[in-house]
Amino acid sequence: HWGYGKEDGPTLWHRNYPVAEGSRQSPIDIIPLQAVHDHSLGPIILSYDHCTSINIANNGHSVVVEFDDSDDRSVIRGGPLDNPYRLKQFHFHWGGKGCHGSEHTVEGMSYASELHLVHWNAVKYKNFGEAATAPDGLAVLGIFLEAGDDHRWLHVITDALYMVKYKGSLTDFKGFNPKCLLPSSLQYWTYLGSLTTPPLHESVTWIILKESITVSEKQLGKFRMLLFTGEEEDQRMRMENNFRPPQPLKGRKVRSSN
Ligand SMILES: NS(=O)(=O)c1ccc(-n2ccn(-c3ccc(F)cc3F)c2=O)cc1
Ligand SMILES: [Zn+2]
Repeated sequence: HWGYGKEDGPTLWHRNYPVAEGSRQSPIDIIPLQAVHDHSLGPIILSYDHCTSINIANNGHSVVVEFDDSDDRSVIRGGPLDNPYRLKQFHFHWGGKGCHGSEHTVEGMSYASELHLVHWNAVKYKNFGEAATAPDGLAVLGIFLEAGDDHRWLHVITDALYMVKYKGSLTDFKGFNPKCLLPSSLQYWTYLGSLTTPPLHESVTWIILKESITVSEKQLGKFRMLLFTGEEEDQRMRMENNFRPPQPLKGRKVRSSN
């Protein structure tokens, strides 16, 4: 199976997932001065007020909060998107102690962590699985996390992590609205890319916010107490550095909102 170690990490994923060497892989290094200012790009609109979080889980690669996506109660629209996309889940990528862990980088600079809010095009596709393999099937909103002061609301998540320490663990997680994790500005970069872990489907319209949010080292440390390994495994492996490095741009254009 795939992972982030020497024996199963990102440089080896192409063996079982040849699309890893495709023409629209993610993440990428974003160079702001090379991004095209596209004045036709409107603002992104997040309608999360009636979102319904269901559970929080450790899937052996990250910690994931799942949402009820049976109707259009929580969607992202506008910006580069032609349809509203339904919120399905969000999860994080992070580094080890003191080193960085974002997936996208900005002029070679990486952040401490990166939050991904995963949405799917329920107008054109009948379920997430179908959307996940379509070129316009998914929209992922990426938010950089920078180390600094405590984040007022991230506590709600980090205080629940002890309940999903082991791979395969899951627990109720109701009433969480991710709009409390947004920075003040929704200015963004956008480009066409892929899932950043296997199956690496080239189905994602990426929307990366320019403004990061600030979280404390203490809060980041709680992510690192999660384990890649299950309760029954005797080799405990701390969940950290679960990020794929930037991939070749291969001629793609990154556009910038005004
Ligand atoms: N890091 S990210 O680019 O946001 C990212 C990376 C991988 C996934 N991912 C992994 C498996 N799946 C998945 C789950 C169910 C399904 F039917 C199809 C999938 F591709 C998925 O969406 C979802 C999001
Ligand atoms: Zn991700």
